[in-house]
Amino acid sequence: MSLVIKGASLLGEQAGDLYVDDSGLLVEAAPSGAETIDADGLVALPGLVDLHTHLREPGREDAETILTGSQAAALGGYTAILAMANTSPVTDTAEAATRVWELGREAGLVHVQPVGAVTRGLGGEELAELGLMHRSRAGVTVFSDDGRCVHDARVMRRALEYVKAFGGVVSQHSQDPSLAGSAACCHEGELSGRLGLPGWPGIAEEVIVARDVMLARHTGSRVHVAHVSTAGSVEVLRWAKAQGIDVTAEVTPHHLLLTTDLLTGYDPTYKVNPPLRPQEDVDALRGALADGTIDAVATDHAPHARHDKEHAFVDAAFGMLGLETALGVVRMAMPDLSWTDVARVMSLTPARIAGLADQGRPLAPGSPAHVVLVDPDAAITVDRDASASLSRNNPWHGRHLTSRVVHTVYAGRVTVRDGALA
Ligand SMILES: NC(=O)N[C@@H](CC(=O)O)C(=O)O
Ligand SMILES: [Zn+2]
Ligand SMILES: [Zn+2]
Repeated sequence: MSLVIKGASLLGEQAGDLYVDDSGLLVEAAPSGAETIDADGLVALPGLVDLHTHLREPGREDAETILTGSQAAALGGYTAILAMANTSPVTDTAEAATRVWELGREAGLVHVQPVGAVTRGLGGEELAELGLMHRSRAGVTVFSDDGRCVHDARVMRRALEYVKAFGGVVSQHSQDPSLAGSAACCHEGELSGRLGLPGWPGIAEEVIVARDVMLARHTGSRVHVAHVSTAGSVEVLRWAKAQGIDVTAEVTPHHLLLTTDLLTGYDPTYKVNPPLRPQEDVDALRGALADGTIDAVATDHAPHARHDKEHAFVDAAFGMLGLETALGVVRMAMPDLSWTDVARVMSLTPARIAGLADQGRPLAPGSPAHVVLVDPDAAITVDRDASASLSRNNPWHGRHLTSRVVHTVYAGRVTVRDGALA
């Protein structure tokens, strides 16, 4: 099926047509017999790439499957997502990684790239089958124990040395467990004291970020900092990048917009790891994303079933949905970002970090046709029940956003048409 995408404004600049041939590539001239998509007034961006998605398959298919997560991703304008390894069983073998990759292909809505665990069973002690996962059909290049921190410095050092051999990267969930243990459930500060909730101080993140950039320097390997949440981590990253250390970092949409004050109602929808922080941190994160200290936006889409989330705040699961709202939230948090910047932080750079050569490519002849078409001005009221996700832990429910995803094209196939799954 070939396509003519008519009159879209490319990266918010001049309007033009995009032509897609039946092999799924962008081409110079209109193919004959093509379907026409009227994109007048819409902004065309390269398909979005999410470095950090939790699908719950295998193990918790009641919360999300690879198919429903792929649907949510397509509706959010994504054409590739990295599926975190903290499933049950954990993605810590070549077989497990290949299975996720295959199920993603079967769903066929976005590229699903498995993230491999750093340690066996996320246990933090023995390295997982890093090399075998890399050499499998899934071609894993990003490794993470996300949900848990690789807290043992010796294990982290060995993981960095190991992945260096094939150009892999370790994505770290930075949380020193001796400073923020399993009871810690919200930002440690004046408010956590008042609410009587055990706090998770920013320093628990910052000491790991600082340690890991030094380990990256020492090993000459590459580290990626997942969901950066504090001004102190930004300072460390800025320093490390100035030294030429091979470090990249991501921030979530929710850490760019929501603050810890939301916790006064004890609503577990706002319970997330790392926790929502005060406004000073949010301001530092926005500045860092704008100036390139933080490289990418990643959703940390973390679906949870009702019976895991609807509990007293201290007992509820950590995490919130993000795939379907990410673009609108980023636009709201950072209205001064140009569309070129949005494409950089949500598509080009994440694709480069993950080593996905086919994704995050310029909208030019020869590139695979991964395209999202956005109505920049359309107003949306988020409804948690109008979601492809199987879960409902949506912190944006009832909020007004703009930048509606109208159409998504994955490898030349329309996956979303007029805001609905095609
Ligand atoms: N972000 C979260 O609050 N939860 C994530 C784990 C994680 O990203 O640390 C999850 O798997 O639910
Ligand atoms: Zn995490
Ligand atoms: Zn996560």
